Amino acid sequence: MHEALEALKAELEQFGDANDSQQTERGRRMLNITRDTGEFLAAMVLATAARRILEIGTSNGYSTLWLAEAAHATGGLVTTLDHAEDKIAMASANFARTSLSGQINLVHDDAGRYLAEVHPASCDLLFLDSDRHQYVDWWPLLNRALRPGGVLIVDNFISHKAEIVDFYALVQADDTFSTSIVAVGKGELFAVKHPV
Ligand SMILES: C[S@@+](CC[C@H](N)C(=O)[O-])C[C@H]1O[C@@H](n2cnc3c(N)ncnc32)[C@H](O)[C@@H]1O
Repeated sequence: MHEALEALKAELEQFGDANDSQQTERGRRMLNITRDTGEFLAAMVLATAARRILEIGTSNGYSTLWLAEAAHATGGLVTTLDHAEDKIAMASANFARTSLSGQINLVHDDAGRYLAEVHPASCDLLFLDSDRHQYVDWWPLLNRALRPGGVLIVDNFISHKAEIVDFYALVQADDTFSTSIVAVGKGELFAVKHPV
């Protein structure tokens, strides 16, 4: 599995770079995490032994591969969702090229709508990489979805700080969370919900 998965990741990195350097329309860009962010996400899944993993913002599935590879080791499942039909089709085709289908639940839905129906405290690890303008509105639902001791990771904290700062203020104002900014890739906001 390892070599084939590494080859697919490398292919997607090249595709994402080439595609995003040409496409100006946001909806047509892959906007993938960086490789070192993938390594960080996988390490976080393993360090926390996360099994119930939720990813908001699949794109073509590059970040999902990192999460799912680690979930394979923890016996976990990654639910990943995106509202764009073309991205879901691309991710589905990429996942079909791996042996990780048992670790991935691909959902075509709007994040706000989906989060409203997620069972409370049902997520061990939540990775948020989607429409940053909606994060503030999603915060109560994200908080509700995370179990005590659960971890929230948000991409683009350094690259797009101005768009995340209001969300960050909400998380910081909640004294049941501790946060840290991790200077990996585009900058990750790491928040852990205190165990009860
Ligand atoms: C930055 S990309 C995700 C990249 C992916 N995590 C990766 O690293 O490979 C953001 C994705 O969020 C999706 N998205 C934006 N708003 C959404 C919403 N309201 N509900 C679900 N998906 C949404 C977009 O279609 C896009 O594919």
